[in-house]
Amino acid sequence: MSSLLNNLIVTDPSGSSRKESGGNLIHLQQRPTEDMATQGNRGRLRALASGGGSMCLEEVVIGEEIPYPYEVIQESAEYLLSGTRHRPKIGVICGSGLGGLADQLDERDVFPYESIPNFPVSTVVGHAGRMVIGLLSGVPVMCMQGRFHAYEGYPLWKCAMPVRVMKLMGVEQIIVTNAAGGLNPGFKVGDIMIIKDHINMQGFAGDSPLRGRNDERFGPRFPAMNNAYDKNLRDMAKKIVADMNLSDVVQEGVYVMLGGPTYETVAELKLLRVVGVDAVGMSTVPEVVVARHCGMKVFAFSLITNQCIMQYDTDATANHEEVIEVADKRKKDLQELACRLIVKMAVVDQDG
Ligand SMILES: O=P(O)(O)O[C@@H]1C[C@H](O)[C@@H](CO)O1
Ligand code: HPA
Repeated sequence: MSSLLNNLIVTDPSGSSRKESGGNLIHLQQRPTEDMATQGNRGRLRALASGGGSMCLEEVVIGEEIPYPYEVIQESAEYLLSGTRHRPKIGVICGSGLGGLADQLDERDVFPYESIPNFPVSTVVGHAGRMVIGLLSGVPVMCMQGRFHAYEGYPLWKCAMPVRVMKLMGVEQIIVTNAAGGLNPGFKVGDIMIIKDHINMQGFAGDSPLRGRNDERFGPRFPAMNNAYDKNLRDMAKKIVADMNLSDVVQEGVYVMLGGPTYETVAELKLLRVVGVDAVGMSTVPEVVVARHCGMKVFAFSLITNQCIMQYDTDATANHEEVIEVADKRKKDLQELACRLIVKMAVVDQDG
């Protein structure tokens, strides 16, 4: 048995796993809570063939993972609150390559995701994987420097679980950012698209971060999703970009989230354009759905990091390196936009 354990992969119910080769140490990144275990999520070991004549054991999840109950989210929130004197009412989720905003915070407290009870971990390049809480121009904010995507193996509710943690910490308004491909032919690489609406593709297929038993302490069973993207915040942002002389690179449009991790085929893109999509990405929608469910005001934007490729006869391809590179070039403008918006959001919040 010990030779089997020499090459062991342990997978927690979220799918995050550690491979331990050459040792018998089993490291579960996150233990299933008792609640989850009693609801049929307990893992079992599965033998897998691997190269080099060795054997892998993988713990697999049996059945569907149950979303964390209120008390589990509360535990994460209390942990963060006990580790900082800041009491943010504004939260920010930083998209691919856009985490630099968090480094601008003063008097910041930094929590790697691994250290926060019940938190998933980031696995994508350009997502540092830390919660940063501090002051931006004197306003307390909490920034997710890295988010969770469905393609990493997380269920939608887990991708959006930090939004509920923010809610229980007192956050009332959230800024969600992402990198996206520009599908609208009028968009250029480097443009900033203020999101005015989204198409929830996963919802069409019967999946939702709100799927499962509803806890009214978070929000209603059937939340409305028109006006998901707050009109006042969008108007405020438009004034700010005009002041920054950025109006010519700012667009407004409809975002769609696909599951990824593949970029889209030409046929898929043509279909999406027909139904009114302006920008294509792999995130944001679950976070916005959960934020609206628990009554937060939402502002979101996409940085257009690449043009979607709509022709068959080209060698050009979308790639993550380009996404990170374009994000890096635009980061100063985006940080200033977010910073100015946060200051105005805080004033509006104070005035009620
Ligand atoms: O986290 P976001 O949505 O900004 O990241 C986008 C979507 C994929 O994760 C990645 C593809 O390049 O960038
Ligand atoms: N498609 C999907 N997600 C993306 C893209 C894209 O072209 N660019 C950045 N994220």
